[in-house]
Amino acid sequence: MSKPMLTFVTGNANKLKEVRAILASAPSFPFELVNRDLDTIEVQGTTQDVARAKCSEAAKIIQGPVITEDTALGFSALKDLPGAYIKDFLKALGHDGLNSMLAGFEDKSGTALCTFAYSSGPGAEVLLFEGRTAGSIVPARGPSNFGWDPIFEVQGSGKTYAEMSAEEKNKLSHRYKALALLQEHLLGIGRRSEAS
Ligand SMILES: O=c1[nH]c(=O)c2ncn([C@@H]3O[C@H](COP(=O)(O)OP(=O)(O)OP(=O)(O)O)[C@@H](O)[C@H]3O)c2[nH]1
Ligand SMILES: [Mg+2]
Repeated sequence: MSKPMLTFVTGNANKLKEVRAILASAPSFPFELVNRDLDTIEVQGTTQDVARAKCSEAAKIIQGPVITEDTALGFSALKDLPGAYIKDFLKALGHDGLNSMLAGFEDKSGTALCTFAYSSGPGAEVLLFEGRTAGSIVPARGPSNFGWDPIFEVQGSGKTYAEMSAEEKNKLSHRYKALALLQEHLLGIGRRSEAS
């Protein structure tokens, strides 16, 4: 029997690549993942508010089951800001500017937070799955292929995300941890629909 379709609504090619790579080495995923790049509204608010609003809008547009993903980078010295607004901060300030924001603080620690949101269809409750990885903000090291990867040194590893291979990052990243929780939930749905 063919697997039901699940649409991952994202315009970020790097996110999609990592999600596909993580799923490829996971226990059999009960959905066929397809991608749509939709320009959804990103509201202001907590990371959870942002994730819920984006996913419920995506489900309305797709008219079916969807997942969306939001990534935040919080600086401890700034009470977890820029958080959900990291995309605009990165675009405006670049890696050096993000480092400069912490120049007046001894504490350079931060947290990468990934929030996957799942909706089974328009109007359905949105479920959230969060993954966090602790680290610190450092002057850029490693290739600049993906966002703020070069300035986020993972706690205890001595490496920035950018200095890690894809396999290394995908075993400990914020995205990996959130996706593991989402997968557990979706595998449960898959088992229940097989049993009925
Ligand atoms: O170095 C990084 N390592 C990562 O693992 C990572 N994940 C996301 N990002 C960046 O953080 C912002 C999130 O914004 P964001 O969640 O709204 O994403 P987006 O707008 O690019 O895509 P989407 O909303 O269509 O899914 C964007 O600038 C992303 O490029 C990352 N940077
Ligand atoms: Mg976005």
